[in-house]
Amino acid sequence: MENNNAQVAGAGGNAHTIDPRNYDDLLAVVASIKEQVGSEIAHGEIGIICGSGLGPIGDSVENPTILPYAKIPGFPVTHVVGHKGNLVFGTIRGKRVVCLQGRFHPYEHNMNLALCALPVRVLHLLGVKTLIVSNAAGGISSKFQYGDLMIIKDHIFLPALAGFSPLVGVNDSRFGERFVSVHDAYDKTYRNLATQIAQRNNMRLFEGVYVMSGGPQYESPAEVQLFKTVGADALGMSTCHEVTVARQLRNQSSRILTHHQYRQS
Ligand SMILES: O=P(O)(O)O[C@@H]1C[C@H](O)[C@@H](CO)O1
Ligand SMILES: Nc1nc2[nH]cnc2c(=O)[nH]1
Repeated sequence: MENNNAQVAGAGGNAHTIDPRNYDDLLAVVASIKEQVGSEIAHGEIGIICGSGLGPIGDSVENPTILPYAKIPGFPVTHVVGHKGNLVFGTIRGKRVVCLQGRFHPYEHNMNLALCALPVRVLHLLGVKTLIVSNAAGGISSKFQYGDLMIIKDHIFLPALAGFSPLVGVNDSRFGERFVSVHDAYDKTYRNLATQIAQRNNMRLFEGVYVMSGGPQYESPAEVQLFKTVGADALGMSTCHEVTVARQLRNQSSRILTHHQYRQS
């Protein structure tokens, strides 16, 4: 399997090696961010990961402070067109947000999923409690029309089912438990809120199941048929690794509730 460490040119061009599974290494990444933008600005309540074509969400942040990934020692770089590669700190409608303009896709980082999910752990250490993820995906539900929006209600995380989980390897328990439930990973309250807002604004919005493939090739017709048969609604190449890591972090503060929910289902 791939080396878990990230060798990245950091601020000032210094090569810097970090292990995305190591809590102390991520504390160092966070310390560098705070040093560069200031501790107060670096604090956020809501984290937003912008998918392909959704970078303009970051442009709508008010009073923005922008920190390019290239200036953060240990942060990976993004190569995907339309992913700018900036952390944007500021507010949206009075809420403190930290926006990632650019995410890391496993297919561009040798299937190193822990590295690709590193920003989620960084957001957690910056105080973020709510994570909004977005992506551009291929719709396969017969209900969908081109350009429709889908709220993810559950996922099929194909790489993880084949052993490529961001949680494989040494588990630093300061991030959470070894075994992580992903039941209820996509918050029902927020999903309902989004549906209500869409209805009020006459927008087409569906809930559905998202499949993450390893990519970068798109699916063959037979593969699309396979996923339709198992109940998938949309196909993409991202998101699930971030949600899984976020879920582990959330479990840190709700272990008993999570376990209880799991046993009930
Ligand atoms: O970051 P997202 O998931 O929006 O990127 C999309 C999905 C694939 O990674 C790539 C090809 O469609 O763009
Ligand atoms: N895996 C996958 N990702 C996509 N991103 C945009 N369209 C698609 C698609 O059809 N399949």
